[in-house]
Amino acid sequence: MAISELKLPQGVRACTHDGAEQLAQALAVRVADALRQAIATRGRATLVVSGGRSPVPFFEALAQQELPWAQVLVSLADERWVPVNHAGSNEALVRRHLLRGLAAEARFLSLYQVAGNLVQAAELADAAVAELAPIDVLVLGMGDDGHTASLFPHSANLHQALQPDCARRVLPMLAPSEPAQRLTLTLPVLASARLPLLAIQGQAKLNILNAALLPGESAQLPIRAFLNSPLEIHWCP
Ligand SMILES: O=C(O)[C@H](O)[C@@H](O)[C@H](O)[C@H](O)COP(=O)(O)O
Repeated sequence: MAISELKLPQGVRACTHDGAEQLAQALAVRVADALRQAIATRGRATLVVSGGRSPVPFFEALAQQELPWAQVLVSLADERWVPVNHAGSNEALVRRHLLRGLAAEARFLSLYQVAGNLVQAAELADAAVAELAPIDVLVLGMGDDGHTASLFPHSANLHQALQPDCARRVLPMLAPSEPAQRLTLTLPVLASARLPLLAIQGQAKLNILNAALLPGESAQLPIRAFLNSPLEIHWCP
């Protein structure tokens, strides 16, 4: 299946790239242009990225883009509740691969909070990200189970997190894989993005996206919540 075969709702646009490196480069150029435009218009820009494994080449390509990085605030769509020196930390990934070179001047807003438990950490993170929305550029990823950010199918707080009027900016979430304790931005914050992007690779993720577009099958696929509004999907085989 090719992404052009999907029945995408109005407002959802798909871009196909030859491979992971081409996707990373094109996405970096797209994001950098949008950040420059935001800075030209409002004097500052907010970029929210995802963690996981696939964004590394994109982070490294973006770090080389020339723009007034000191005017950029960078944060995460979700975080694993582990300290920054833990191998699973998304913040560590961003610091290592994005906040370097030209991009080292950007300001980073942590989701991770030291607290007695995950629920308290989410409350602290909720207050910490008060200045985040509206987001200028959001780069989401998607797992093979249809999760995006740390919005996992069947997780206890999913319904609340996906309410368009959810009063919380950050909620605690339990993932089916380690590190299981997560902090995620909720739908209203993510949906505030002026430029929402979804970067995915491979046939399996395309199949999930296809399932998320089919009525009935889609109910338990959190990515579905992002397919009703403007979205630009970047995909490579
Ligand atoms: O912390 C995380 O794991 C993420 O933010 C998560 O939502 C990620 O985007 C997907 O799991 C896809 O990850 P990959 O793109 O590496 O497959």
